[in-house]
Amino acid sequence: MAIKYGRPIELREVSRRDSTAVPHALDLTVRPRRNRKAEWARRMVRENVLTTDDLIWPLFLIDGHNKREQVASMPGVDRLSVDQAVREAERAMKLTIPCIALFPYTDPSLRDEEGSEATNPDNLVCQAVRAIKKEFPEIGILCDVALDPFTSHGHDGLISDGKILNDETVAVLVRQALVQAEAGCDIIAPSDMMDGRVAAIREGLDRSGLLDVQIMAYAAKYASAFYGPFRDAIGSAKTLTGDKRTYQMDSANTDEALREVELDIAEGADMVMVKPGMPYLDVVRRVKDTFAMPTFVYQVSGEYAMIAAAANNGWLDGERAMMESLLAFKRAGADGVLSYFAPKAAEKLRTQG
Ligand SMILES: NCC(=O)CCC(=O)O
Ligand SMILES: [Mg+2]
Repeated sequence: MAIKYGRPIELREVSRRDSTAVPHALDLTVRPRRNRKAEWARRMVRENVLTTDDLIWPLFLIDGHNKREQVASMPGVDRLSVDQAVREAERAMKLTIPCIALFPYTDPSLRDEEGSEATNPDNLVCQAVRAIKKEFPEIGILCDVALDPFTSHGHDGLISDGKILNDETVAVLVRQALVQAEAGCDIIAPSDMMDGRVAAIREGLDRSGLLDVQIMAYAAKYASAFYGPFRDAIGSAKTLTGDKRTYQMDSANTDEALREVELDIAEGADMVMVKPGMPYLDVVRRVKDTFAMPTFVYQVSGEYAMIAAAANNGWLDGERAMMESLLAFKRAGADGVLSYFAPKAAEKLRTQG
């Protein structure tokens, strides 16, 4: 008997009825709707679940005290002074979100060509790491490694004659990773897409005795239009000159994503990431199937903004769209999601119980 999708094909041909108790009933042996007839039945056959363990919550930092500043293009997301970030870390803990990620808005006066503020051991990110770890050592903290929040030109690396320099940038990224790790960061997440940075950072961490600091590599990061609101949030939107296509990936490619991921694993990445999320679910699936590594996905600012804006206009049920978009990542094979929806989704998951 030929089997396809779990049923003998021949069974479909068999006519079982000459008469039926139900008028107009179709002669169907198989009725997939039976398994969807009630919530309890749907729960029994559900293949994928989202839990609060799947969430990483990115927070934006700003200088000052007791300050919260709305990010215009990300309704519901604020830039936070360090004391407020500590409060949100507490909220994350209470919501059982395992990890938060920190991104600084850097005042234009502190930005320069080289992104020097990135390696300042007392920069906003390091201050926040220390403050959060002091009060809540149990929460995981992820720090991004790249120069874009700190450079006057908004690029992730050093620039010369309009070219983003690879090897020179990597040397600076190692120093950036070290100041963050020394401040107490648990996961270093290079998002710069320079070649060879994972190996160099791993070596730098190990040499400093920071053997347990993990690396989550933004391994397949695409040059994407969906980062627009994030650049607003960190203050790079106005300053960015040109685009990032000489270092971030071409959105047409997926084989290349596998090569990038393979390299980062070989260089010592503990976890890998695909970014953005929803437009690249196929890449998430391929990466997970190919490498069976802890695989994360970043639901980026533009994905958040699309759902939030449509919901605010009454065009979408925002909560349902949020949960559906997050579950899609699990279905595609992701082990976790960086999402600005994290606290909202966690609240919903906890009330659902
Ligand atoms: N390196 C972190 C990002 O670039 C985030 C992008 C986004 O949320 O749009
Ligand atoms: Mg790479």
